[in-house]
Amino acid sequence: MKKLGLAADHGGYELKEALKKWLSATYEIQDFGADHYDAADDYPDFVIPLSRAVAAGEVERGIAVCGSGVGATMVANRVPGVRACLITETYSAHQGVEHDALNVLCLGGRVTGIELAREIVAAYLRAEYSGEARHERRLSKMKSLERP
Ligand SMILES: O=C(CO)[C@H](O)[C@H](O)[C@H](O)COP(=O)(O)O
Repeated sequence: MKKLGLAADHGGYELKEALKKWLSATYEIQDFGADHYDAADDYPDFVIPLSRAVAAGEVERGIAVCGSGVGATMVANRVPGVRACLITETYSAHQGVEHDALNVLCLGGRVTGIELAREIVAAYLRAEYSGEARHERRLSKMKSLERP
């Protein structure tokens, strides 16, 4: 079973809570907050700890939710070892893992409803990185940009 990390600011809090309730039946979840709705909170305060945990291997994959998913994606990708993307449909949710080793799925809580979010998350979690040579080659070029 995969250990998953979740994080959200106020813009993603409701969707994170709904996903947590749904995913808890199947996965071990580490919730990096927010632990309550606070309209003045800031997504980096939750997404950075989640991203560091993914990069350190403390959780296998992450799901980060803010209002649009844009800020969460930007901040997660600042952490070396994280490959985050804002996802709004199911094809990219699995292809992102299979080809690009996506490890932090970002969602917009003000954009994507719970039913579509569940389908996206299911596609993301079912997928595995293929490790095929062309993807390894591309990933190594991506990783060459990372500073420790
Ligand atoms: O969508 C977001 C970033 O891309 C986050 O949810 C932000 O915090 C968003 O800007 C929140 O907006 P608010 O007007 O402060 O609620």
